[in-house]
Amino acid sequence: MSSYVYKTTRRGVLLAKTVSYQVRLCSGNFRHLEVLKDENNVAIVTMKRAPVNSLNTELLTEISSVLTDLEETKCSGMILTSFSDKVFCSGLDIYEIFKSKPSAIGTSFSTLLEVFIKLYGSTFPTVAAITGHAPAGGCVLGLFCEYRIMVQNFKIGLNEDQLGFNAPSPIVKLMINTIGHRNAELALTSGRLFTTSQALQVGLVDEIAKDRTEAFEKADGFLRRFEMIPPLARNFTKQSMRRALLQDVTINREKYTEGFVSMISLHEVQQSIAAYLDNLKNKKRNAH
Ligand SMILES: CCCCCCCC/C=C\C=C\CC(=O)SCCNC(=O)CCNC(=O)[C@H](O)C(C)(C)COP(=O)(O)OP(=O)(O)OC[C@H]1O[C@@H](n2cnc3c(N)ncnc32)[C@H](O)[C@@H]1OP(=O)(O)O
Repeated sequence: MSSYVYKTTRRGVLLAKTVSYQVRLCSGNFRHLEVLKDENNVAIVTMKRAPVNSLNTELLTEISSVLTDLEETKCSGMILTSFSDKVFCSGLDIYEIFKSKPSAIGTSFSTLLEVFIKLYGSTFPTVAAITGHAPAGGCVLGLFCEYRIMVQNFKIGLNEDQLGFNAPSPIVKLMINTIGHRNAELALTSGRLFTTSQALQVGLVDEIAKDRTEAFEKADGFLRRFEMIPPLARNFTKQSMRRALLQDVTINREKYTEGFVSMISLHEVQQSIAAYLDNLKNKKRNAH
C-alpha cells in the first residue's frame, strides 16, 4: 500500500497519512495503480509506476481497465493523480518506442488512444491533480480530463517536437481547444514546457495549488460543483462538446496508430530520441 492514503470527509477528499481508508475498488488487481473510492462513489486513481509514471502498455492497459470499471459502477467523479510529489507522469515510456518493434510501438500508442476514448469521453466528471511534472503524454493525460489543478513550480506541455516527432492532429486539436490557436501553435512548434504559473496564464491548467493536499481540496471543490446538476444533462452537454474529437479518434484509431508507428520508426526520429535520451542522462549526471 502507498504511504499516502486518502481519507474522505462528508463529500470532500482530504489527504492524510493514516492507516484507515474507505473502500478499495476490488474489481481489479493492479500493479501500477491504486484505486480508492469514497462513500459518494468518487474514485481516486493514483498512478504508481516508479520512478516517473512513464506510460508503458501495462500501465495504459490498467488505466483503460479502471475506466471501464468506473463506467460500469456508475462512478460519480474521478481524480487522477500520481504517487509522486515530483512527477505526475513523464509521458510515454520512451524505452517502449525506442528501438522497438513496430508492433510494440503500435500497441503502446493504440492503448493510449483507447485511454483517450474512455477518459475524454467518460460520462462522469474528471479532474487531474497534477502533483509534479507533466511533459508530453503526461500533459495529454491531463488534457483528457475536464479540469486540471497543478502544484506550483513544475512543468507541463507537449514537448514532442524536442524529441524529433510531432503531436498527432487530434492532440493538436485538443491543445487548440484548451489554450487557443495562437498559443497552441507557438507552444507546439517549439515543444514548449510551461511552468505551472505560465500554464495557468494560458489556460493549460485551471488552478494552482501550493501542495498535494491543496490540489486535492481543489479537485474536490471542482467535483462538488456538479452536486446540484442532473448527471444526465451534464453528460449530454459534455458528450456534445467532445463528440467530434471522440468520433475522429474512434473511427481513425488504426490510421493514427499506423501514422505514429511510421513516424517513430523513421531513422531520423530514432536518432533524435537517442540524442534526447543521452541529454536526459547527461542532465542527471551533471546534477550529481
Ligand atoms: C486526442 C488524442 C489522441 C491522440 C493521442 C495522443 C498521441 C500522442 C501523445 C503523446 C505522445 C507522447 C510521446 C511521449 O510522451 S514521449 C515521452 C516524452 N517524455 C519526456 O520528454 C519526459 C522525459 N523525462 C523528463 O523530462 C524527466 O525525467 C522528468 C519527468 C522531468 C523527471 O525528472 P527527474 O525527477 O529528475 O527524473 P530523471 O530524469 O532522473 O528520470 C528518472 C528515471 O526515469 C527515466 N525516465 C524519465 N522519463 C521517462 C520516460 N518518458 N520513459 C521512460 N523512462 C523515463 C529516466 O531515464 C531515469 O531513468 P534512470 O534512473 O534509469 O536513468
